[in-house]
Amino acid sequence: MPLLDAARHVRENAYAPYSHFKVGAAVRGASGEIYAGCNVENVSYPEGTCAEAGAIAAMIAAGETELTEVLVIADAPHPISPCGGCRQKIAEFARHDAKVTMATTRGESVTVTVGELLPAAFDQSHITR
Ligand SMILES: O=c1ccn([C@H]2C[C@H](O)[C@@H](CO)O2)c(=O)[nH]1
Ligand SMILES: [Zn+2]
Repeated sequence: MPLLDAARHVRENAYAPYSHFKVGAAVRGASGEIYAGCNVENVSYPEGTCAEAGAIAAMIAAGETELTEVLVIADAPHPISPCGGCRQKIAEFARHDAKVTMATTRGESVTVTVGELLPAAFDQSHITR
């Protein structure tokens, strides 16, 4: 499973000296290419960034603007769920039916859609006059 492998692998590079909670994320661009990111914390705590944000930034930097799948993984008692800000970031680049898999390093996973994660999202239709 390439998405899972990419997320597991990048998670090892997570910089999480404050929370000690390492997260890895991988997104599949519409081209099929996979982009990975990890959380990057900061001594100024609010400046830390989530793994999902890193993966999306890598996709955009590579010139892709649509993602078809997301996977996020952490060592947690049950699958972690992207934070509210990351849900909005994912929704910017995904269809409502794109799949988001939340996994643990212990082998548990849950898959939902972007629409289920962020129902009634604020989107571009709201700013179109
Ligand atoms: O979906 C998530 C949830 C949390 N974190 C990070 C933020 C912070 O560095 C650490 C603890 O919240 O985990 C992510 O990267 N992705
Ligand atoms: Zn987040």
